Amino acid sequence: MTVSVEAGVSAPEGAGTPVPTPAARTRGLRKVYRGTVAVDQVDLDVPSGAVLGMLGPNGSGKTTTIRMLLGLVRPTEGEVELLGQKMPEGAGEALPDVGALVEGPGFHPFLSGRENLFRMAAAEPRLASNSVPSAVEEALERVGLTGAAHRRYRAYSLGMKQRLGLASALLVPRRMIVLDEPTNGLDPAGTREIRKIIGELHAEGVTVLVSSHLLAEVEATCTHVAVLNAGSVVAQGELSELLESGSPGLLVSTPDGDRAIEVLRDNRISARLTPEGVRVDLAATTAPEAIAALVRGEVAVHEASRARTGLEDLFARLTQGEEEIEEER
Ligand SMILES: Nc1ncnc2c1ncn2[C@@H]1O[C@H](COP(=O)(O)OP(=O)(O)OP(=O)(O)O)[C@@H](O)[C@H]1O
Repeated sequence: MTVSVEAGVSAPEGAGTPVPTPAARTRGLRKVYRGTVAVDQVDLDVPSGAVLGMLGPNGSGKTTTIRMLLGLVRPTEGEVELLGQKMPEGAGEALPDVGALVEGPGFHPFLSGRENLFRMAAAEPRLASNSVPSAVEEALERVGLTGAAHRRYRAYSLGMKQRLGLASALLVPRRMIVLDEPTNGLDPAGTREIRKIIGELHAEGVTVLVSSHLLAEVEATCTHVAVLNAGSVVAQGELSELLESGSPGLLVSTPDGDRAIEVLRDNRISARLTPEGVRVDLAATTAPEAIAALVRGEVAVHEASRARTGLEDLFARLTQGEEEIEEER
């Protein structure tokens, strides 16, 4: 299943409205690793100024796509444009404007967090040498690492390593920030801080591309979403529009959810158990029909209400395997 919603930051409608150039775009992107198709036919659009959440199950190709966007991996086929530059050829032009937190950022294990940042800052082409100390301290402060900045990188927890990676991405003002699973290893307070930093970057007009498996995180922070499954983009566009594109549903509260699912399936009505109750898919039936089937099947219905299509729901529909869909029929 593929859902697509016109990608692009909201702009007033009308003749002559310029279409903003995307901060990043890929066309027909494909990566094959010794027989494993990691990414296949990916056409991704990251609108300028958007916070785009890249969602997908493990192994769906998020990291590989990000690595190709940054010119770290050469595509088997397809095209990549980053800030208007063809990648990887235009890396020298584009990358100084892009801060990235990706796996293995190349920190030295025996240097402290602060010393590592000094090394990174010295290699920043857009940072004058007399501005390095203040840039390092500001970045440490922003990610809440000032207190641990003197400790060796080797002794850092996963969460502290993530913070240091983020600090290196924030050393200089950027046009775009790319974060691969930034909340990986962070505690709830750290996760909230990342959310706050993403919000601040968005307010400053910076484009943010963030990969995550945390749906609630994406729903709270992103303006746009791209859902990957098995190496392909199965949905992308504005978050609000994608959520509206979901099929209508009915949420039924009952003490016997399993029995309700059984009865509905016997009546060829698609439904599944959620923490909130039984979610009935109303794409091919109506609410009165579903409720009547439950009552006929002697299932106690305590309450029935219109189900809000959350990102979790959309994600489940887009990424569940064909076999599961078959089973549901
Ligand atoms: N260097 C590599 N060599 C061989 N196969 C690879 C390599 N990198 C990725 N793959 C494979 O490509 C597929 C996509 O991996 P990728 O890491 O891009 O997915 P992901 O969505 O980022 O997953 P996760 O959420 O687990 O990080 C997987 O099947 C993975 O095993």
